[in-house]
Amino acid sequence: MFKVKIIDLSESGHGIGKVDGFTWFVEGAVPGDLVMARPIRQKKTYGNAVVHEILKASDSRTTPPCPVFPRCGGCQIQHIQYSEQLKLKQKLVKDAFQRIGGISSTPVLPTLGMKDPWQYRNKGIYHVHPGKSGPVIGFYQEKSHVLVPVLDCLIQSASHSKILKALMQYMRDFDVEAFDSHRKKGVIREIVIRESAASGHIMIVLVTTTKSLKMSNALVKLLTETNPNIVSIYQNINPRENVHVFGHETRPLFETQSFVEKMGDAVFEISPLSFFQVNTRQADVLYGKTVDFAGLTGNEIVYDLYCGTGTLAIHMASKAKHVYGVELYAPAIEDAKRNTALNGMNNISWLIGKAEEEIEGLIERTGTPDVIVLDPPRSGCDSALIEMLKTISPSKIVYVSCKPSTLARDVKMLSEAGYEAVKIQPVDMFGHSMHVETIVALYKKD
Ligand SMILES: C[S@@+](CC[C@H](N)C(=O)[O-])C[C@H]1O[C@@H](n2cnc3c(N)ncnc32)[C@H](O)[C@@H]1O
Repeated sequence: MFKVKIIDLSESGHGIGKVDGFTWFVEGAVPGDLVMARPIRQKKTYGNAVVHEILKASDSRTTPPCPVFPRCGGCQIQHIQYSEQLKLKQKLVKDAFQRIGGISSTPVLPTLGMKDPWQYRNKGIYHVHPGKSGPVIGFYQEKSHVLVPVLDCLIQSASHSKILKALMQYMRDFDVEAFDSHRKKGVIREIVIRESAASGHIMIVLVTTTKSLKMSNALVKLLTETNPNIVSIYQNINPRENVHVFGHETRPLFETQSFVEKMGDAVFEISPLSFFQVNTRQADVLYGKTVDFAGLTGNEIVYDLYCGTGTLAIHMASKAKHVYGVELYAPAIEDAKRNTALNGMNNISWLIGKAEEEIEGLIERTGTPDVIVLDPPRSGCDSALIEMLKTISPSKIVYVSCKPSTLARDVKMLSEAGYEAVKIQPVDMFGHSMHVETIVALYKKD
């Protein structure tokens, strides 16, 4: 056991302290705490420990309201006041830019936080396991398949709890078993609930191992009586042993109208397996800032590389001459096309393929674009794309990223090629977790 003053927070939400120059990552500790820590592992250059006793609590500590925090893997920093979480995320981005990007001259702006950091998610994915006295529903502990029972998650809509209880009742009443991955038996694996922030409409997807689902009419009746805002219920069949939630086959059990979400002036029809940003209000903030950093006036040719289902491209199209969206995953482009039509847009073109492979042909057709927007996965941009960007040399690049370290790495390469990071804006889309989105405006130096 040792005494340590916590001076920082790690990317995974653990407190960082130093003892005789040796770095300790202390689980459960908050910057500003003085704690007695119990070591659990020691490597050459750092050690891991857990809080044994808080000797003096940091001013930024708060009592986490969720009874399953931190056992459930969803939130890592509920024990830190929200205003302080935003400052810590700003610091995380600043540190990555200094350490990895070698950039300290551009200030990192204060994180744009949520008005209310509770019940902000529009989608919940709950796992269903068999228990001693019936099904158990909840979330997995971090990096494990250990289920923590949760029916009242505080970052999900309050409507979920009754829906989950109704599902448990159906499973008990009709003896429908939860899938047991050890015995490879049982039917129900997951339940996915989406709720539109705009209309309050709810879509449910039940993931099952088999096509047959006992008494599905009774399930529909029970669920729709429980919540009249439910507009659709689907069954997705996933018989495989893999990490993906969804299988290839989806069929409607109940469908009254399309599930539609609104963001700014745009509407988006979301199909059962579609990707859509899980925090609608903050996505609007994120996209609004991206458009702002792109400095659109209505005359620009814009590329949206890694465009997903095209929500950002659709946002930008009303303020640009033409937007070209490039995305690897073909079904996402199907959604993008449907939503382009739904919003009456005729100045967006969609391309299926790898950004690093499609960009050359695209330039031949359009000439050099005015703005290139990048929103890659956590791994960042492919190095081939960065090399292409150096040659194409558009006057503005706006980079949206969910991982500060890969963002800083890529921005460093672009800075070396004559770009200046003029604005760095963190946005909080996932309160109480360590995730942070960042938008960087990179302008070509004269
Ligand atoms: C962070 S998401 C972008 C989401 C989108 N901008 C939005 O806000 O909804 C990254 C997207 O990049 C796609 N992707 C991954 N590698 C790609 C590549 N090499 N070229 C094009 N798209 C890629 C993924 O399928 C995913 O849809």
